[in-house]
Amino acid sequence: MTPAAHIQAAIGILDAVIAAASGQGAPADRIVADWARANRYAGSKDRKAIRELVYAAIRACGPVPPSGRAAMLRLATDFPDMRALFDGAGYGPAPIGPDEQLAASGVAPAWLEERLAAADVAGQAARALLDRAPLDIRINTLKADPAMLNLPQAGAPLPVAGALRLSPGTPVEGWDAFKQGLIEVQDAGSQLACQAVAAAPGETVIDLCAGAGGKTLALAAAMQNKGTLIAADSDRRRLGQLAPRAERAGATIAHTVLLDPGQELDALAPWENKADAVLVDAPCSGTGTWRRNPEARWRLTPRELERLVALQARLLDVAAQLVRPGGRLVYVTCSLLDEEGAGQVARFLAANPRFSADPLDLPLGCPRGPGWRLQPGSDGTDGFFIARLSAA
Ligand SMILES: C[S@@+](CC[C@H](N)C(=O)[O-])C[C@H]1O[C@@H](n2cnc3c(N)ncnc32)[C@H](O)[C@@H]1O
Repeated sequence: MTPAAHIQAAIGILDAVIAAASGQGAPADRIVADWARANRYAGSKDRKAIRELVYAAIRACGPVPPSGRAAMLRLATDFPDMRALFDGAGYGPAPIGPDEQLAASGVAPAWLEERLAAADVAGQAARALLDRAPLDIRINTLKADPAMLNLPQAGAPLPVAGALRLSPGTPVEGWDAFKQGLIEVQDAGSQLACQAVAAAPGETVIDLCAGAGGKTLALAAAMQNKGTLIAADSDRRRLGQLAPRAERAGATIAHTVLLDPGQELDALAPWENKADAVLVDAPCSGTGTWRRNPEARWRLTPRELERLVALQARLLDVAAQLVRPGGRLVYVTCSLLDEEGAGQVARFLAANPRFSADPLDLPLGCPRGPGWRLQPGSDGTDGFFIARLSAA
C-alpha cells in the first residue's frame, strides 16, 4: 500500500470509530483489528502505519470530529507532507477542497475540558492525558524473587515496589516469564492503588469491583496467598477471566462472587462487618486512561457521568457495610474529575461519621482532598484517585 492509501484506509476506520463512539459501539482497537482481518492485502507494516494514523488523528481532535476525513485533515495541519498526499491519485484521499471542514483540536469535548479544569487539570497536565502510555509490569512475588528475575529486557525501575517500565509495544505476553506467571502487565498507578490497601497475610479482603482481577492478583500476592480474598463483580464475563489468570499467577486464595446490581449485599451477606479491607475500584469515566483509549472521551456524556457518580456513591455505601470496626475501605477511580474522586469521598465522609480518611504518602502523586491523585503528566502513570478510609 502507498502512504496515501494508508491515509484513505485510516479515514474509513475513523468513520467507523466516530459512529461507534456516538452509538456506544465497538472500541477503536477492535475496529482497527476487524479492518485488518477484512483487508488481508494489508501487510504488517501497512497495518502498523494505518493504526498509528488512526490513533494520531483520534488524539489530535478534542471534540467528536464530524467525519474521519475531517479528523485526518486536522492531523495533517501539523504535517505538510501528509497534506501533499491528498491529491486524488490511486487509492489515496481526494484533493482538499477550498472550504473543507477540519475537526476541532483540543484535549476533549468542551464540557469535559471544563470539568477537568475545575479539577485543576488544564494546559500541559490535560494534554498529557493523551500521551502514549508506557508498558508497566508487576513482578509477581508469589512466583518470582525480584532479585533473581531475568527478563529479555531489564526494564526501568520505578519508585513503586515491584514495578518495572518497558517501552510501549514490548511483546511481554510472548515472554516465558509472562507465560509462567512471574510477571503481570499492570500500570504503576494501578499497582500503587493495590499497595494503598495494605493487604496483609491472614486478612479478609474484598475486591468489590474486581473485573477480570488485575488488582485481585496483586492483593493475593500482598497476602502471600494466606487469608480470604473475595473477588466480586456484577459482570459475569469479566469475572470469568479471573480463574485462568489466577492459575497462571499461582494466586490460590481468590474466590469469585457474582453480584446482582442493586442487590450486591445479598451475595456478600457472610462478610457484613467482617472485612479487614474492602477495595472499591469503582466504575468511572476513565479520564485517567485516555492514553490507552483516547476515543473514550468521545463516548462520555454528562448524563453517563452522572450515572457513574451515583453508582460510585452506592458502591461506597455497600462497601461501608462490609468493613469491620477498625478495618479500612479503599476507594479508587481511574478518573481525574473531582466528582468521581475527592468530591465523592468528601460526600461519603460527611454522611458516614464512622469513617475517617487516612493520610496517604505514596511514592508518586500528591494529596487531593481526602485522598491522593496520580496524573500521567507529573507521575507518568495512568490518572488515579485513591483514598483510604478507616472505620471506627
Ligand atoms: C474499574 S473496573 C474494575 C477493574 C478491576 N478492578 C481491575 O483491576 O482490572 C470497574 C468494575 O466495576 C464493575 N461493576 C459495575 N457495577 C457494579 C456493581 N453494581 N457491583 C459490583 N461491580 C460493579 C464493572 O463490571 C467493572 O468490572
